[in-house]
Amino acid sequence: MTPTSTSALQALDAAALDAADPLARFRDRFLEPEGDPVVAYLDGNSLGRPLAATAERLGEFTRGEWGQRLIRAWDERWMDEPVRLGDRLAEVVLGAAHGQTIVADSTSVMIYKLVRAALDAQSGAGRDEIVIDRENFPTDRFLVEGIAAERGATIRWISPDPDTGVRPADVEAVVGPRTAVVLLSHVAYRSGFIADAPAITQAVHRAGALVVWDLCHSAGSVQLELDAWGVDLAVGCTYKYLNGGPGSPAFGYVRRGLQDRLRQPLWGWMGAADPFGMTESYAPAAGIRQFITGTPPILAMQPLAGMVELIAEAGGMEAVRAKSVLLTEFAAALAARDLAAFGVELASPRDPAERGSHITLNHPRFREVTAMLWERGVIPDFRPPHGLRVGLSPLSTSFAEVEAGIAAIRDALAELA
Ligand SMILES: Cc1ncc(COP(=O)(O)O)c(C=O)c1O
Ligand SMILES: Nc1c(O)cccc1C(=O)C[C@H](N)C(=O)O
Repeated sequence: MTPTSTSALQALDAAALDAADPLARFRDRFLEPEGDPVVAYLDGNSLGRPLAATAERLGEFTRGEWGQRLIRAWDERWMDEPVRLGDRLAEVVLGAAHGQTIVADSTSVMIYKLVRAALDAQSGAGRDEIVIDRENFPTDRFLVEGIAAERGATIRWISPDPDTGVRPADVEAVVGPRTAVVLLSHVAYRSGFIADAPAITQAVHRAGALVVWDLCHSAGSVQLELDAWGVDLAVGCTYKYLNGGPGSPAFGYVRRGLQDRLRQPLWGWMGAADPFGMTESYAPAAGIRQFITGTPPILAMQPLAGMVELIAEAGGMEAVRAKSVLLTEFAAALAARDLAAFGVELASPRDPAERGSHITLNHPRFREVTAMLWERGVIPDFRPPHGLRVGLSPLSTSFAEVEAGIAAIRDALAELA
């Protein structure tokens, strides 16, 4: 934090924070809604805003690679795209070397593939337990329930403090000789808590198990060092802080040393050794490609490809994270000043080092408040029972927007009081 930003933060001065923000110029790269004005977009942690270049890029792709090259583009470029884009994402965002990341499927499908692959690889060693926490995102919990039912595995539940999240000691308390795999979110979708991924990964490894990290709320918001942390497997979505667009494909990371040991359960032709050999039965491709199943969504990868380059241009994840910390600090400080009198409580860690790029505020009337705010062009989201999430996307959110958003929450609460 520069001295100017520190004093602007202390003074809660949005204009000064924006003026001192080295990333402010990137806001113009995002499409501004026309007609129906958006006063404050505070939901980039659910769906990131589109880059203006995305509209151009999709048009060019349609007219060029797709329109001109037609089916030939598969041989010329598209077959390699899931790995090529995965490698670039790994470089700029994930802290991972090449050859370990693909872009494919939805997050849910990728979680299924990786968790089941990890469980199956461990079952010969008498390991039949999957560890997950009760605060994890529903799709993660549901998938684990399904996999456990399908494979006859047992679920060991962690019950963390909902306002923070899973700590290394929580994991150490449940892992043991029967643990096959542990599935956790790195940044918790509700509280925004950042789990200590290096320490937890080590704890899981000491127990002889594998870890799968869900990076949906981390990718593009916090610094990641998957290789250095010794992570086994990871998945994440690309439509939040990576601005890939609604339903853009997920990414999956499989540590190189595990790639030959694991066999994912959805055997499709695009993950086979010889897709166009039309072979009689399945033999997996070498390396990370075997984790692909069907035809990769090339069109839907285009916005993500542009956003990864924008992050690189902005100075990488260190610069993005520095702004994210300032944004959440500012939002939390404004909430303490302006909303506490209405009984609003922070349901996220107070320490920015333990927090991703959103904060959750609790109040019994936040369901109604969120509906009022959406009408007024202020867009956070609501997560039951009474959490209002303020998601701050470092490259597209200004401090003035945060200020306008918190003021609108205050006004709505005052009207309801
Ligand atoms: C932690 C987490 N995992 C998974 C998902 C979503 O998975 P999918 O893209 O398959 O809907 C989300 C958000 O929707 C999420 O926050
Ligand atoms: N994936 C979403 C969707 O398809 C519709 C609405 C919201 C979402 C989300 O991303 C929710 C988000 N993962 C969450 O943390 O709640």
